[in-house]
Amino acid sequence: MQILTKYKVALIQNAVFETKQKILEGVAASIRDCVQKECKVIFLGEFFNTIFETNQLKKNAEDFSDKNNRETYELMKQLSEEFQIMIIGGLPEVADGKLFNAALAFNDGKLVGQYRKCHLFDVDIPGGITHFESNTFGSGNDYCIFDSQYGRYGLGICYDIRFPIYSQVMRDQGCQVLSFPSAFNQTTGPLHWELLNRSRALDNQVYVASAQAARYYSDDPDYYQTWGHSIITDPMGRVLATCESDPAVLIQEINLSLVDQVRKNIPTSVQKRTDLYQVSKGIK
Ligand SMILES: NC(=O)CC(=O)C(=O)O
Repeated sequence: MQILTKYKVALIQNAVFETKQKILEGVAASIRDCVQKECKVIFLGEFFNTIFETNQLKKNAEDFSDKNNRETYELMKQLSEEFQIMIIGGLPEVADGKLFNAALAFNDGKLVGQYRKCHLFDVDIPGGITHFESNTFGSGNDYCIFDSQYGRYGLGICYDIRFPIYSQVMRDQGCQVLSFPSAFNQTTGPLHWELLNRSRALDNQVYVASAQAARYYSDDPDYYQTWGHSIITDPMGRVLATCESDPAVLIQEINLSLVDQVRKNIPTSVQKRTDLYQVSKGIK
C-alpha cells in the first residue's frame, strides 16, 4: 500500500442535541466543510451521536448488524466513500441485548476498524465525579489496529488513554497514529486531559488525535458534563491544536516522517531494558 506521508486531518468537536438526526446533520455539514479544506482523516468524539445521559445513550445505540438500526454507521460509511476519506468516531452500540461503548473507522467506504472500549470508567471522586460505566456497558476485549494509506492507526476510547501499557502495545505493533475518541469530564478534564494526551504521544513517539463532542449544558445531574478540549499532539509531545468546551473544528497536518525522525533521534524503543522489564501480555 502506498503511504501518504503528509496529509491534513480534522478533529470535529460537534454540538449535540436532543435528536440524533439533528446531531448527524451538523456532523455531516462539518465533514463536508473539512473535505473542502482538503482534510483526509476526520476524528470524531466518543458518543458523538448523542447527548451523554443514560436514557439517551440507550436510545441512540445502534446495532451494526441491522441495516435498519445503524443510521450513524451508514452516514460514516457513506461520507467516507463519497469523499474518499477516513472517518473515525465513537458511538453507543447494542448487540445481543447488551450495550457497548464502541468506535468505528471507515476508510474509502470500507469498515477498517471496529472497537469496544476495554477499560470502563468506574470511578468515585468525592466532591468531583462518581461514574460507573460498567453499570450500563459491557467491555471490549481486544485491540483495534488497522492499516491505511495514512499509516498504521491504533484506536482506544477515553479512559483507555490512562493505561500506558495499552498504548505501548499498539506502538510496539507499529502504530504511528493513536486516536482516542473521548468524553472527559469537568473534574478530571482540566487536570489530566492534556497531560495524558501529551504523555501518550511522547512516550510512544506517535501522533495522538483525540476528539470529544462539545459540552451539552444541563442542570440535570444525570447529564454527564463533558470537557471538550479536543486535542492533537505530535510525537515530540507538542500540542498542535486544541480548543475549549464549545463546538469547534481543528485542522492540522500530520507528517509521518516526523514519527520516524523522533524515533531515530531519541531511540527509546531500542534502548528499552527488556532484561529488567517487559510488557507481560500484549496482542494475542
Ligand atoms: N470518561 C472516561 O472514560 C474517562 C475520563 O473521563 C477520565 O479518565 O477522567
